[in-house]
Amino acid sequence: MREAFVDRDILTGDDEAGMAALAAEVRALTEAVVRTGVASAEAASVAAEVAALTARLKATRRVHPPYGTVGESGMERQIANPVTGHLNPIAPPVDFKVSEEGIVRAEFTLPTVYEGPPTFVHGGVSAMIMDQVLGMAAAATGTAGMTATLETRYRRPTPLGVPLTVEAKASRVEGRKIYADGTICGPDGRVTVEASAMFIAPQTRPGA
Ligand SMILES: CCCCCCCCCCCC(=O)SCCNC(=O)CCNC(=O)[C@H](O)C(C)(C)COP(=O)(O)OP(=O)(O)OC[C@H]1O[C@@H](n2cnc3c(N)ncnc32)[C@H](O)[C@@H]1OP(=O)(O)O
Repeated sequence: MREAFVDRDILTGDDEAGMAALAAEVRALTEAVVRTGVASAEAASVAAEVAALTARLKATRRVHPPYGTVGESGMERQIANPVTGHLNPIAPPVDFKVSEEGIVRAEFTLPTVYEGPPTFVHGGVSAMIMDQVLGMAAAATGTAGMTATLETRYRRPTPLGVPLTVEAKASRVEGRKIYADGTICGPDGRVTVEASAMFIAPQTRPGA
């Protein structure tokens, strides 16, 4: 387990940009798959081409997804993270900024691939984005942790295909516990999702 945290290839420059471009194309492919109206014979033909592409990528495999170079936080960036990772086709991706006051914020738009109720964002996707933003708000206190609790309150349906805003801030730190609160707002500024989470920092090991 510990191995997985440290044993990472680091991508830089053109290598990272090339992989991000690949992920962007696969993201576009995923959206095209859920919306295509092609006939089944054409779908089967495309599936065969995609299988051939998958085989090309699997020709060389890393043990774990790579990280990016050290960012503003001084930590290696998780470029394959499912929320923020530009290398991960399932990530929207959401580009968060952290203010000096520790407010983590992003504007983003979710396409159809994240649909839950018709024309609205799946609640689990909203929860995943909240987990990430709240975790980053906790980390902005100087202590990152694992999510221990995550409460989401769905106030209104969150629309797909329009600009959304997500924001979070840590409210307090009690020993190893860091508490944070946040919201997702629609384009009209009204809150669609509220969330609160508690993160627990890893226990400091003697001699670590
Ligand atoms: C820019 C860089 C960005 C970096 C920012 C990155 C952001 C990433 C955000 C995504 C984060 C995730 O999704 S993390 C993945 C989802 N989360 C997980 O898988 C966590 C799984 N759970 C665990 O690994 C563990 O249970 C922990 C680490 C949460 C806690 O284990 P532990 O460290 O052994 O805790 P332990 O000593 O027993 O307890 C310490 C205190 O916490 C309490 N406690 C322990 N667990 C819980 C709990 N689930 N809910 C409530 N309270 C709890 C105990 O009662 C105790 O209270 P007292 O007696 O002291 O009062």
